[in-house]
Amino acid sequence: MKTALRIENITVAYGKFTALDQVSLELQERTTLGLVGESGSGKSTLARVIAGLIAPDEGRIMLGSQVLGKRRSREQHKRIQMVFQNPDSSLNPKHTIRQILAEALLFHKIVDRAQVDKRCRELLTRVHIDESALGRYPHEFSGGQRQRIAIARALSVEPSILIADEPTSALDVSVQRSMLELLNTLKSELNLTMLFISHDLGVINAISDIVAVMRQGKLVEISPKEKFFSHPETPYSRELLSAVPKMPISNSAGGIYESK
Ligand SMILES: Nc1ncnc2c1ncn2[C@@H]1O[C@H](COP(=O)(O)OP(=O)(O)OP(=O)(O)O)[C@@H](O)[C@H]1O
Repeated sequence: MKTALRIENITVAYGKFTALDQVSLELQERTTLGLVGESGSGKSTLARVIAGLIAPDEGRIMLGSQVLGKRRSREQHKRIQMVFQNPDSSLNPKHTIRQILAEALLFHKIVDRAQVDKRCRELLTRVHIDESALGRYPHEFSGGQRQRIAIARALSVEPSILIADEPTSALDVSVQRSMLELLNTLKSELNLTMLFISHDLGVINAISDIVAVMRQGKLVEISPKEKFFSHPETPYSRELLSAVPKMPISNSAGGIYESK
């Protein structure tokens, strides 16, 4: 397996507070890494550093064989896209869905102007939104539909890495489930590498291949999902797991077994 992204000794401080403390991590191509940890442990900060929204104080990030500098090229920005808990943060309320998708497609020169409409329709189909949505505005859709549109926008520029920061937390359980199914399908169809952040271990179980645990700005465990749920390495991971009811763990073959 090839390494899609490597982060080395990343440190981020907000004033005197160290939010990330020498964090190192590798994302392998076409795998989903689930990032868990209590509120304030630094998960979103890590996601934002990887997406290039915050510059680290120390450490470096490698995308394949390229080191990502403080100022990323358009191409480097394009390759790492992010979806947020609140889809509205990436959907301009004054723009139609067509405008939202077209802007990204044209800015990153993904298609010619003549092909924009066709590509917009394809993107909506991918996320199971009817193409009649193109002429409508974000507020005309439900939260789950808006999140699908935000995912379409992120995917429009053909990233190799998708970072999802609590993308299902604001959704009803049934909508949450279909969103996870969609992300899993997109991951295999588009060969995506994903970093998926959630405080919900059921969600992490449904989506991840690897689980990484953060605590107080440090990574304290990185394990294959089955190992994390059956034989967690650290007392802190055991504590996180003991806080949730026993859950069936889906394995890569589609079978399930119980967490200990
Ligand atoms: N812009 C900021 N200025 C100052 N402190 C910040 C800023 N952003 C985050 N923090 C602090 O850094 C720490 C890590 O925050 P972060 O949002 O990365 O954690 P998290 O694990 O994603 O938490 P949550 O699950 O609640 O979203 C927290 O203590 C937070 O209060």
